[in-house]
Amino acid sequence: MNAVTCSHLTKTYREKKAVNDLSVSIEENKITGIIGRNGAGKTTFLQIVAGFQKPTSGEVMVFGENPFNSLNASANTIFINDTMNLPNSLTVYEILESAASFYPNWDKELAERLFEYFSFQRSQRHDRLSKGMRSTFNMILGLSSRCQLTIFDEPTTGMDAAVRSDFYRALLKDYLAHPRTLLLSSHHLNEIEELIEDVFLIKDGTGHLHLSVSDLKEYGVGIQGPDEQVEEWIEGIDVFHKRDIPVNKSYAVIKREDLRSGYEKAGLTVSPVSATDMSMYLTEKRTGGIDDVFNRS
Ligand SMILES: Nc1ncnc2c1ncn2[C@@H]1O[C@H](COP(=O)(O)OP(=O)(O)OP(=O)(O)O)[C@@H](O)[C@H]1O
Repeated sequence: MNAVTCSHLTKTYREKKAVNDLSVSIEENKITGIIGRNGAGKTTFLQIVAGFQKPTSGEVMVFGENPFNSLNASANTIFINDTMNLPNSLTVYEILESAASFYPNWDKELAERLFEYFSFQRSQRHDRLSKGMRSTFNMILGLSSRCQLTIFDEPTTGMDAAVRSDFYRALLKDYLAHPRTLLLSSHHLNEIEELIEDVFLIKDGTGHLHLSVSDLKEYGVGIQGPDEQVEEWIEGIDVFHKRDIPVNKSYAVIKREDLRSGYEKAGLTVSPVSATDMSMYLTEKRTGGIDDVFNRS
């Protein structure tokens, strides 16, 4: 069954289409990575799914229901990001206590253990926490709520490497014990690649590709060789990335299915492209990346 179904979702802010005709179906009880560059529309998309924003047009269904202004959806969905508005007048412990009364599946024991493990003090105020501590606290809320739909929007902002690694480990352990639908957004796939099953790539507000991590690993190949041979070889096919390499050579990334036989004879070598690199190339605005700035021809 699908946890989330969106069809032709568009969200316009003045003339800017933050989400643009996006359609996707996300299976329940899976961890899906939402990957896109800065400004791609990840947060806007996730806010619509969480019921915080109303789309300008299109339809969104979460567990068969429109999440906007739905009490049932908000009790079964948690949206975690670093701009969460939590009451300043409450201490972190009081926030946990009020979350316990709101979320039906709240795990008090897990919340308290994580609270202690990450050395929070009951009297600390949320708005006085450092950036990394705030993300860590928000993560405790996200995990302990055990919501059917748990959304982490760039959850590791400000966390140091050790806390990040603890977070991902805690997330995986808790998910395995209590499977639920987890959406995890990030700019980079490498951080979450080991954790997620599916990837949804967003580019310019639009769903670009939705596939399993294992399929993404097989999606592209890199071909490398003398400039002229590479140019000849890629003519007429989709090129996701291309760069010059010394001396007078080029590297291009194409779809694996577009690779024709006979490349060795043409003096080309072929190499795999990691899922992380492939996701980066697929969400890049230009095939040459930053090199385009320096290529003035
Ligand atoms: N409230 C708003 N008013 C006007 N424009 C907005 C608003 N929220 C988002 N946008 C614009 O919509 C686009 C998508 O923004 P969004 O925050 O959804 O992207 P994102 O993929 O989450 O970006 P990042 O990775 O940088 O956080 C951006 O161009 C942004 O400037």
